Amino acid sequence: MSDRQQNLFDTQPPQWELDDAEHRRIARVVLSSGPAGEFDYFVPEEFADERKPEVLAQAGRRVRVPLGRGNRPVVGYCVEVAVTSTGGRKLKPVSAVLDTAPLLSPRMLEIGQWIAEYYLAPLGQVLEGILPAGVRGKAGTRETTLFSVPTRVAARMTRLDLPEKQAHALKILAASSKPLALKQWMARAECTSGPISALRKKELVESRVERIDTDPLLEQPVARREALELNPAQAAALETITTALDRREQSTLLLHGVTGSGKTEVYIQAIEKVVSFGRQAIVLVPEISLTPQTVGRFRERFDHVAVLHSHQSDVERHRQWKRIASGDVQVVVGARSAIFAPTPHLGLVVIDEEHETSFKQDTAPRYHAREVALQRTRMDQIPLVLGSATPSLESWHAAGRGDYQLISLPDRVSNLPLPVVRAVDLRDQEHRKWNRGAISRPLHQAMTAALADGGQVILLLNRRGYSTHVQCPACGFVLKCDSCDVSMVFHRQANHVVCHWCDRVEPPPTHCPDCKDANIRYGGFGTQKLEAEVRARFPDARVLRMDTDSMRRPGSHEQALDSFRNGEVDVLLGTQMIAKGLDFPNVTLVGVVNADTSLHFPDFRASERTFHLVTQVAGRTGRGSQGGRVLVQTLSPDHPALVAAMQHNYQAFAASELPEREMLNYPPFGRMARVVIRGPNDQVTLAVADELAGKIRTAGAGTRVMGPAPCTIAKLRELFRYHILVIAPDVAALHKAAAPLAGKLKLPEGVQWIVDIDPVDMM
Ligand SMILES: Nc1ncnc2c1ncn2[C@@H]1O[C@H](COP(=O)(O)OP(=O)(O)OP(=O)(O)O)[C@@H](O)[C@H]1O
Ligand SMILES: [Zn+2]
Repeated sequence: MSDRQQNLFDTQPPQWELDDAEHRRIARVVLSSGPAGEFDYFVPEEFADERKPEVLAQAGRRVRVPLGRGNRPVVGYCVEVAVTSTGGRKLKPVSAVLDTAPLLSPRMLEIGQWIAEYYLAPLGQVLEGILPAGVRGKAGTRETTLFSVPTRVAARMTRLDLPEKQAHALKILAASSKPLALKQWMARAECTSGPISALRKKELVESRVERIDTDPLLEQPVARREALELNPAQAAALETITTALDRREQSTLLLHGVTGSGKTEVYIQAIEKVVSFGRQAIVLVPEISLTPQTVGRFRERFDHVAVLHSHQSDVERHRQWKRIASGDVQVVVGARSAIFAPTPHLGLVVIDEEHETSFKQDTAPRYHAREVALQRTRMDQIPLVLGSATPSLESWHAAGRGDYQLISLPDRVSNLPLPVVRAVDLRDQEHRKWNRGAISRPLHQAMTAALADGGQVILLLNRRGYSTHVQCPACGFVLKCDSCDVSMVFHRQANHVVCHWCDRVEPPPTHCPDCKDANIRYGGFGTQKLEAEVRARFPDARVLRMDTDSMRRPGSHEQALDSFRNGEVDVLLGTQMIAKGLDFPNVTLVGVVNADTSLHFPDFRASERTFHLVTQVAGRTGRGSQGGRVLVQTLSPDHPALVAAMQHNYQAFAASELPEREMLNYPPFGRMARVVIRGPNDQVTLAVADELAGKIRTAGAGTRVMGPAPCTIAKLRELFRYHILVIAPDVAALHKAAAPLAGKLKLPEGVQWIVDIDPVDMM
């Protein structure tokens, strides 16, 4: 038993009391679904025998236990086992131990516990959420029975009177250095299963069940590459990180490096140091960046790299998980959930593009990988490196306060300049006269020039579909989804209108459903319409569109990026998935088709998102010797977030945005929780929301409670939605206000609520 488990039972009895009938071996269990809370069960002798590790009740393994009056069998995670007082309670026994070894290490249980407390989620649900399904289901393995000769039999083997075939089979098994599976044994002994069954009946052999891989993992060898020679800023950054590694205590380093400043090379050289100590590193990147290009950069430099992402099969994930747990892997590169990778001796965690919203999980448990990483590195006393050209204001503010150490890479590698960014003011009459399309005259001219010089062009438009709304000019009717309070979007290729929230699909209307006017208009620009416009304007250019509609097939994302890299595509256009992390030297022009789409979102982070997006997409150009330029089409060229993005001036952005946040005590100053209540009946849902808001107000003195108010998407999938925002000066106050949410709440039929701590999604 580990130290931790003993410590957790504060009633650990002195040795002489262990015989007392009141003292029992007790397993504390949390359920993976169903009622929250911890349940104690008594551990029968058969699951307490250290000599039978495959059925030992132990923290981190799953068990089957009887629940409730009907003793319904349910599955739960054992989180502690200790010999302790039953306190006079009558405990039910554990019915079965389901895992032959712990699925969760004591450290992972500790992290799970932290997540449960911080994000107000039941521990069982958290543990179920942090273990990949393939690991829980042991995908890609099967159970096999292994045979061996017990010592008591081996000692008297010569004296046994056995038929010849049985004697031979037994001799072969005794001579084997390892237990043998039935097939192996039969092959070596050159016998049928007959003699083996006879030996088993006579209890001359022992058997145990083990899991083996159905087919082993093969790693593709990759050509190795030498380390790059760091420029002085990179060398200084590396020096700071290695000093932090040598301190052997937790510290968080914020690596603020402009786009193309060579952050990845700094991470790699820091990890080389970690690996030289025999430790492992975890590198988190946004899912979308898990391209072969990114993964390849690590594979070229380390022998053993594991990749974890959500498109992997269960079998693949399980294999990677086991490889990591065995200590064979030096570097784990993965998306958000890779923060739970079971590295035995973690030495460093790196989060690249740390500002990305995809690091926050949008289903329960609603954790942010950055917060989890902070906890995990604290538990292990190791450094955490957060890298970005556009750090989140949370991280920037923490650095400003001195909680994080700031490292800067102010320039691009090889003295490449940052691209010149110019605004195209769409309010300008001249642009309006020029056309009704999405591409202004200056952007058209810049594209012509770039293509004529053999350069490549990236166009960003953060809206998919063809027309983003369908409206009747006669009566003003806007076509909305029947189930959701959002506009339907016209998709021309499929020739239907679709709800981007619930995927409802309908035929496109030919006249207004309300007033029957035949002039119904399809307005607003989506990526499909932009693609049509580009093809019409530049008939000779090879155009590729990248958005979630065109990238549905597995592997299509990589294929698209490959063809762009190989110069088979001249114009790459798409949603934000083209804005990030790509390193293509031949891109000489980036056009932001409409910078306003994200600027006026009803979300306190709208400016920050816009700043990130424009800065990041601008960073995709000028990465080669031909230089590069950026045009940003906007109706708000004077907006501080856009002005700062156009000047590549993160500090200016932070200086304009932080005071606004401070005034309202929004993050990063205050802490926020968002409670969403949804239900099939509008009035009932609102009444529940009102009641909850009242309870929260009572519980949290000193916190600001806003709402309930209808969510921006006031109806989604037939359910009405209200939200309550709680803003507190610190986490403790936030938790105090949210305390009513932790208890049992009696809710009317169909009404549900969720709580989101540090919310990112405000819709
Ligand atoms: N010291 C160096 N000398 C020469 N080239 C370098 C050096 N460091 C990095 N590079 C190259 O510079 C390019 C940009 O580096 P990298 O992609 O790491 O930048 P980044 O800071 O991560 O950019 P972004 O934030 O835009 O993703 C890469 O092609 C990389 O190989
Ligand atoms: Zn819908």
